[in-house]
Amino acid sequence: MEVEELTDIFYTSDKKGQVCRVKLNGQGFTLQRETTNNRSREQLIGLEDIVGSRCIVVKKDRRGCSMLCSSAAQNDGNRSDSGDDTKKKYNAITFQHNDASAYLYVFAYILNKKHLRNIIRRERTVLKLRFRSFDTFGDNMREAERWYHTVRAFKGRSLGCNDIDERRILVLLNPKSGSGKAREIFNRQVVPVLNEAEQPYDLHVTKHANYAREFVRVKVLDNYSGIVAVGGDGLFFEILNGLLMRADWLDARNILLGIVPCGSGNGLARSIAHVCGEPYEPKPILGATLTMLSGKSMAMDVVRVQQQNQILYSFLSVGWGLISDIDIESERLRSLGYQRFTIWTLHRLISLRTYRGKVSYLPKENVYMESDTISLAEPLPLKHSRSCNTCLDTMNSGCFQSTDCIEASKYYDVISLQNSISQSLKSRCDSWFSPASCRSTYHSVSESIYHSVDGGSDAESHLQHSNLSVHLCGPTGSAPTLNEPVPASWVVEEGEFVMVHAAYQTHLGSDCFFVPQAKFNDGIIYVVIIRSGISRSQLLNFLMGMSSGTHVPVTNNEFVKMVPVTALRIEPYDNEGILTVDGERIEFGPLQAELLPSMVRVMAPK
Ligand SMILES: Nc1ncnc2c1ncn2[C@@H]1O[C@H](COP(=O)(O)OP(=O)(O)OP(=O)(O)O)[C@@H](O)[C@H]1O
Repeated sequence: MEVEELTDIFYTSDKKGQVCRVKLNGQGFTLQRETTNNRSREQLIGLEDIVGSRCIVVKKDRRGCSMLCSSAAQNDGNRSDSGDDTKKKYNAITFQHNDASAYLYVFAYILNKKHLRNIIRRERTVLKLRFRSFDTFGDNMREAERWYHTVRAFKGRSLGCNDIDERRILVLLNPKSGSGKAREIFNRQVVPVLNEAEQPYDLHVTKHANYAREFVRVKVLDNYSGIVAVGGDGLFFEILNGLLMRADWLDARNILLGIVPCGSGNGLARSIAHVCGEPYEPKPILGATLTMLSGKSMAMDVVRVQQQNQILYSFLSVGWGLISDIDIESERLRSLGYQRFTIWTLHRLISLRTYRGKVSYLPKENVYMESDTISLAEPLPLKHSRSCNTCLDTMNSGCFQSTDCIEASKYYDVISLQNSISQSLKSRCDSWFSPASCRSTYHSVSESIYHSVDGGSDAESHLQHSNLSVHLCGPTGSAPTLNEPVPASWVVEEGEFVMVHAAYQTHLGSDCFFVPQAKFNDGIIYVVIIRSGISRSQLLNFLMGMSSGTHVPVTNNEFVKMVPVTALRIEPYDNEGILTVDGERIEFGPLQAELLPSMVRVMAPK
């Protein structure tokens, strides 16, 4: 059914009391203001920048101070309500006032360019519409609700459905990520925006390493539109592995995955923003939260990593040598945040190590290194894998279902807008667009659910005692197994290496622009090989160039090269060293990595 465009006349709150024609359609809100010389000025608040809207009523508290309360418009089917009925609906929030006006607040995050420093970022903007054409509050509120529902309908249409997806988002938060502020960041910066968008979510705080992986592996996911990691790449890695190790991974892989970057590296969040042309700094959390709400997604390649005793699924990188050493050994400086990498890089440059071994790879045919000539990969026909170890098969794989499964109850949010409200009242409430609103902040109370599983519960002990290295299910590729020799089509290099680092995203960390040409589903693993013999000054240049993406020479040379491949095998000759997958240390020994094109979907900005 067509959604009807709405238009109405409003008066601005400034002294001039200008007339403003407001139009709401599939484009968003068009604000047409008449200027003094009989010309009109038009401004568009684009639908894609709007996260949500709210019908608001003014109430007087017991001390007689004016306040605004909000209530999500409930049911458009009640349009024949009398004014009294409507008042009853708002009695639930101790409604008592003499003003018959109703308000619609529209929350948008608009791209803004700071001219001085040329920084582009999104700014919060609240469009406030006061409805007072009717004598009764009920009628005015019904009109505000009509606009509210129309905003939702247009937003739904823009995503190809009738209304906004009301399914919940499953949020997993690692309180130990980065410098340990994930919980605070989520409450202060993410929750207010989720509330504006009326996005329901269930929050689960991880209790220990591997918690998220097992949680996602067994959780009933039917009621969720997406899973979001509030943490670092390590937490996302756990979620990805939990998802692809599910018995129903073939369906589960379609759930959207997202990340709110609270870790110390944050390569994935930075790569998503980069590839989609969204600003990242200075507000990475806001950008990631808006990405959670956009309803957009893109396919992402996954790399299947095979070792003697385990299969892992990777989205970022596989590394051996210098960068992995820096990543893992600098853990002891974790409290310094991103600075830990810089300090340890200098340390490792001074005490440079080399590693002996063999690197084999299957070159990707016909790939030019120019980003815009890369064609996207065809997805592989998918096969199930099932491991021989059935230890986890005997567990009650639905252990979270009984203790922890959340009903998709109707979300009804109560939000206190006191700060922004007092600002709005200062500028009179019939403002339609106030620059001051860009600065308003508020705390909100959400009915979204916070969970942490009680210690000692079945689910908890199950998580702690399960053998998490066991691989049950998941996609396989077409490369030979690690025990078989590599085929003749593979290139084999043997010798002494400073580093072998394979990556498939643009950024390994927020400040590490490792593969400028990478795309999320280009079907390519980019392997950077640095051979022993490179001078320290060349290596310093390489490491310093990583922040701008200029570290790899345009043409491969004797010591440094980047090769696009679809599969890779690393066989160290020594018994000791550091191997990482997505920045997490794994068991040291031979490994094989194979690209699985477009295996999962990640949330993308608008
Ligand atoms: N509650 C927890 N206590 C301790 N460790 C945890 C907990 N939850 C998750 N972990 C582990 O912490 C490790 C690091 O987490 P995460 O990736 O979120 O942060 P980070 O390492 O600071 O960020 P990045 O990976 O971007 O550098 C992961 O390997 C994860 O398994």
